[in-house]
This record gives sequence, structure tokens and C-alpha cells, in this order.
Amino acid sequence: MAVVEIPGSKSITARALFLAAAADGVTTLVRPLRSDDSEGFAEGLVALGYRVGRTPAAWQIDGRPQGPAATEADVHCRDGATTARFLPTLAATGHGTYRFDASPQMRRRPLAPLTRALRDLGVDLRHEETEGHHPLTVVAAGVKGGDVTLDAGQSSQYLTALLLLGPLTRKGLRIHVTDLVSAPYVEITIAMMRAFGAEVRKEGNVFVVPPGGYRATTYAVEPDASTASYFFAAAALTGGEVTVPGLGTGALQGDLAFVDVLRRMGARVEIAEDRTTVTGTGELRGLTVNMRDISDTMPTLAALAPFASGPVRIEDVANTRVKECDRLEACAENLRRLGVRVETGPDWIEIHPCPPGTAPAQDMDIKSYGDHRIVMSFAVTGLRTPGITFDDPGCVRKTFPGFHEAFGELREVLGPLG
Ligand SMILES: O=C(O)C1=C[C@@H](OP(=O)(O)O)[C@@H](O)[C@H](O)C1
Ligand SMILES: C=C(OP(=O)(O)O)C(=O)O
Repeated sequence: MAVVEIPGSKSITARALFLAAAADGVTTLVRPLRSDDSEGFAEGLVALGYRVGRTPAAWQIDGRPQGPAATEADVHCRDGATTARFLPTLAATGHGTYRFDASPQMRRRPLAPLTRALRDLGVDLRHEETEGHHPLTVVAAGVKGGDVTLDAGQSSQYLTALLLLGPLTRKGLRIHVTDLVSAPYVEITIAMMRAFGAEVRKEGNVFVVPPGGYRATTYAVEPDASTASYFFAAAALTGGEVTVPGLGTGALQGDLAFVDVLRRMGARVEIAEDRTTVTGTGELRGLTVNMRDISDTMPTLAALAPFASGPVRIEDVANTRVKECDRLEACAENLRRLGVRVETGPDWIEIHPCPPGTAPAQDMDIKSYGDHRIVMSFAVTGLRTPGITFDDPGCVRKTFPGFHEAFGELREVLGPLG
């Protein structure tokens, strides 16, 4: 049996940093995620003139309800979509000229529905090269608020950014949402806004956010449920047992529902108040599953799928094509490289049973496309597939710099495999 301490949630750390920066007072963030995404977010805040004190155990942020202290800033958002979408939105609440850029990978990812909505709210936002992409400049003069329409069918992060903005506007916001993916992330946003003293009401498809700002608090970050998926999948695959403390019945993150998928496949799952345990039973059935709500765990399931006794079909995951890479094709290509039969459609992938390495494989070097989740997912495949290597193992730094060490330790505890 293995007890695995998983680092803090990326999504919760990003939201907490935004909320703390906008709050009235000093916020202490306990067990924040230390990774490229969250460090990038914190450094973005520093570039905007916020004071962020970082020790290994906690981060302290001096809130500024009036917006950034800097009147000019050049912010690099790295690979982080939460950084690239939330920080320009926060900057709009201030008074100054703020330029944002991102890595080549993040520059390719869209944000047009959000920038259109911000413009509709009167924000002066200019794209430098391509409409709806970084780099961009916000010439900020505060946000009045009012009604706005948003299509969040490509990313829920557009809606999260506007919800977080709501209490910082003069009149509040009424956000009319025409479509929404990754809905559980919006629930995280709303729960955390409440923890920082703000209110959100849902009236049908309209999210109503009154003005009033945020109150500073002490906030403990839960472990990252998407990161935990690799460790739970390892238990299901190997017949071992993995317990993750800190993720239980009260967890905010929708991605914990990945364990329900493992349960449907045959694993034993116990979700207690403060921990979740997955035990492999030797049985791993195929299934058809809709992963619209939990699509960050699509690659985890795809990488596990060839070991199932029947086909695994994952549906409604079109938006995984606009993540760090086109994840549907990246999963398919890597599985085919290992000799597995795979089909994809616009928003689905179907994987047929065939333990990787049993068919004559042409290439055991997994192509990561700079995507942390491709590497972490295929590390699960590697538990039962001798010889797997990665072209860019270090890209796990985005959310879990210590992943390979932690996964190696688990491998030791699970014992000889294969
Ligand atoms: O709001 C968030 O923290 C996130 C929302 C999801 O993105 P989409 O809404 O773009 O699917 C998820 O994939 C991402 O890793 C984190
Ligand atoms: C899609 C992801 O990240 P983001 O959109 O926050 O860059 C992810 O972590 O899987």
C-alpha cells in the first residue's frame, strides 16, 4: 500500500493568487503549488506591482483592491493558460498600460471569447499580432461592469476570469453564458470567491456577480486531483493500492471523479472525508465515457486503456485539442507508436485492447509535444511496458517538477511488475 502526498492544485493556487491580489488585506496561502505555472502566476503578479512573499510552506500576498501598483508592466505568462487568461483580466481593474506575452505554446492557444467580452465591457485591449491571441496590451482604467455575453464552449477559463472580475467592477456583472465546458472548474471558482467574501448567483444561464470586492483570508490549497489521477491509475493497472490524503468527499476539484471511471473499469474505490484510496483488482474493463467535465484526465485514461479487456471510447473532449498540444492526436500517435490500434474523431478517441509492447512496436520514445500530461500519462503505460522513454521528460515542470521522482518511488512500493 502506498500513501502519496500530491502537490497543491494548480487551479486552486491560480485562483487564490488572483483573489488574494484583489482582496482588502494580507492573504496567507498554505501549501500552494510550487511549479512553473504557479511560479509564473506569482511572478506575473510581482511584475504588476503586487507584493508576494514566498516561503516553502506558505505564500503571503498583499492585496490591492484598487488594482496593480505598477502603471506599466511587461508580464510573461509562460505556458500557463490560467495566467494568460486571468492576469490580463485582473490588470483591467487598474490604471496603467500592461503588456502580456506567453510561450510559443501558449501564444497558439485561444482567448478570443474572453478578450471580446472584456472589450464589450469597455476594456481597451489590443492584440499585437493575431486577434484573440497573445501578445496583447491592456490599457486599463477600471471596469464599469454590466451585462455581457460569453461563449465558454472552448474553455471554462474565460468564464472563471469574468466571474473573478465581477466583484471588482463598479456595477457588478451579469454574464450570459451560451455554452460551457469543464463546468466543475466554474464551481471551484464560485466556492473560492465565497471563501474570499464575494457572492455569485446563477439565474438559468446567467451568472450574477454583485460588486463589493474580496476580503483577505488564510487559504489552504488542496492537493491537485488531476495530478493524483496518474497515481490512482497506477494502482488500478498494477493491482496495488494508492491512498491520496487531502482529497476526500469535500474536495473542490471535479477531476477527483476520475476515480469513478476507474471504479467502472473494475477498481475498488473508497472516498473518505479526508482521503481517497484506489485498489486494483486485476480487472480492467473497457467502457464508453463522457469526459467533458474532467478532460484533463483524458490522457490518463487513454494511456491506461490498452490494458483494458475491451475497447475504451472517450467522448465529448473536443477542447483537449486546444490544450498544451492537440491531446487527442498526441495520445493517438503515441499509442500507435507502441503498436496499439486507435481511432479518433472531432471530439472522441477509441482505443482497442493490446498491451503496449506486445505488438511489434516501432518506437518506444514517447513524443511529449511539450505537454506535461502526455508525459505523466505515458509514465502509467510505462509501468507495464518496458523500454518506454520520453523525448522531453522535463516538461512535467508545468504542474509537478518532482513527478518522476515521486512516480519512481511509487513504482518501488508497488513492486516488480509486468
Ligand atoms: O480553470 C482552470 O483552472 C482549468 C480549467 C480547465 O480548462 P478548460 O476550461 O479550458 O477546459 C482545465 O483543463 C485546466 O487545466 C485548468
Ligand atoms: C490544460 C491544462 O492547463 P492550462 O489550460 O491551465 O494551461 C492542464 O494543466 O492540463
